[in-house]
Amino acid sequence: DLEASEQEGREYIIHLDKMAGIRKNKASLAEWAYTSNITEENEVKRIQVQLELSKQEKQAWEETKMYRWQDFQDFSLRRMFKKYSQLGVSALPDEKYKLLMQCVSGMESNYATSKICDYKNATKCDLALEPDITEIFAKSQDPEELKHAWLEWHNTAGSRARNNFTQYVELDNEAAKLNGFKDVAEWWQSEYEVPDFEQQLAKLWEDVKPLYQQLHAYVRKRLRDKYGENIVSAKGPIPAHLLGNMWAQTWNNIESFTRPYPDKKEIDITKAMKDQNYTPLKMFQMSDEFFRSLNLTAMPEKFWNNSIIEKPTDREIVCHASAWDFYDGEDFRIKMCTSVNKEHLRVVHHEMGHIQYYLQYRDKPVIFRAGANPGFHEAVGDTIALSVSSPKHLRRVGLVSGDAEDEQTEINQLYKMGIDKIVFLPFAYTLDLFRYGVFRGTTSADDYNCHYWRLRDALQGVEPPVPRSKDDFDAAAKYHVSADVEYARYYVSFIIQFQFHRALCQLAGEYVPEDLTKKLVDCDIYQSVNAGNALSNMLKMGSSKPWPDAMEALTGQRAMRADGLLEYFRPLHEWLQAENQRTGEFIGWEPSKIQYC
Ligand SMILES: C=C(C[SeH])C(=O)N1CCC[C@H]1C(=O)O
Ligand SMILES: [Zn+2]
Repeated sequence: DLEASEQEGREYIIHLDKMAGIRKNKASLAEWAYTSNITEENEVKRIQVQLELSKQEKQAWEETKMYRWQDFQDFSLRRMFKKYSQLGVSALPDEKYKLLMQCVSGMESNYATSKICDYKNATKCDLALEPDITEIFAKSQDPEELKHAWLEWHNTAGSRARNNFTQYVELDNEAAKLNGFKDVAEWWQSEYEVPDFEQQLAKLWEDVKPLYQQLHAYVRKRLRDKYGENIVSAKGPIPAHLLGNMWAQTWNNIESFTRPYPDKKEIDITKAMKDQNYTPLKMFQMSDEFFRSLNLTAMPEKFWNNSIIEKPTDREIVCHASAWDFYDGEDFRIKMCTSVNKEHLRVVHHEMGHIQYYLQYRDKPVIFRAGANPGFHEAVGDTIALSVSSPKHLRRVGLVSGDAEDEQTEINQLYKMGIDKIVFLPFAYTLDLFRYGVFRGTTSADDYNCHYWRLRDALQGVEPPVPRSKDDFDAAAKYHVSADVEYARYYVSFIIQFQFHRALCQLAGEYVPEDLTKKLVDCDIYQSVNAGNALSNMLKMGSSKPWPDAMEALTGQRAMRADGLLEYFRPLHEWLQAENQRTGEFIGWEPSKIQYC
């Protein structure tokens, strides 16, 4: 009868979950071995292990299908069966599975090992993305040098991934269909468990776009003042290589010469970190201390022993920062080629947020050891970093000295946060709008580059520094495209982290609406056990409940909404509108005149 079979089902799934944990541990170890030492041998081993494990998954899946779990009474048991009923890429026949793994591995190692030649010394061709090219974008204000680095990187890391990418799209779409989806776009969106996910993304963009357009107009004016109107036009998109970042996804490196009140004391965190002999280890210890101050969990011994936090000199590794769960409840690691600067201080907190989430849900069944949705996992560390980057906290830890805030300093502070958080949204939105079109087949391989730039022109208001052709493939010059990592998670994160931050600040007594002595921009939840406990309760849920339940547990809201972000940046929005009015700057942009289709 139903009772017996539900009890049988429970015993079965508990055993299956234990086996799955062992499989995921093996897969993570093989993946780690390869990405922390990129060699042919380790690539072969990794694919061999993945293939072996996919066979075991397929076998287990055949048995799982036999249970009539849809009729079970227990919500969690039904949810576990539902998740285990989705096989994933292992649904592909062995040969195609292996081919897909080789395509992604090929793109990822091309990205990780790509080097370019120096602008001034054409015989020096060993510049890597981290730290060399990243440093050029952070420091150089020579448009020609920036154009050179941009072009060399896009031609090396992007174009060379094109064949692998085309085959990956075909094979991944086949896997999607074997899992009952129309294509990978539908598969990726199913992770968010809402029927109108794409419409929600569009609505959020409509809410934030006016603020972005004001910020875009202001920055374009400041860049035109600096570089002249032959390089930065009055009404067109902004050339992508002038924004301090290879992908123009964060503009924090141009803050020093574009901030609203330049005569206000410069808060140069990077300089302060260097002056105080910060090391990568100290950055991680600082972050660990912040989480502990909230009564959250300390990093375990294995974390400090097994993590790689500096770029090795004796081998090639995947430098793109990542946080790892080895699904055994004690082995958690970060791999990151850490530089001592303000941007990496934020990335360290971002990665430590992933580890804290792993620690908080480590007693859950393996299948529930994931974010409430992928955006939640990306938002934890950034939410903590919103407190860390407040002037109040930076003074607390001695990275900023002295004076209290005044109106102009506050605008400078909001501007610094805005060129990191607001400008990221159209970048993230376009990256997956582009890939949705690719997976749906509405963008053919011939049109890849044209559609990529048409979206970036229309939504982000940036253009390539030089003409592009259909033989280029600029999208793959971004890690996540070469590494098959979905990106809407970051778009979601940059929205919901302000909902989390606002709720935590209220719980910490740091933010009281309408109380000018308790402003959101000054909030620092450091040492607030009250806030930490609420965060911990949400994180412990993992993916055991639909994400609106997790969102409600922490914020009282059941939807992702832009109101947290818009409230945080309201004073900046008002300032930008007045400033753009004063200078008469054109708001928005006309289509690019650069030939990219
Ligand atoms: C730091 C990570 C690893 Se999950 C990352 O990829 N991030 C963090 C924010 C945006 C995105 C990026 O670098 O493109
Ligand atoms: Zn992340």
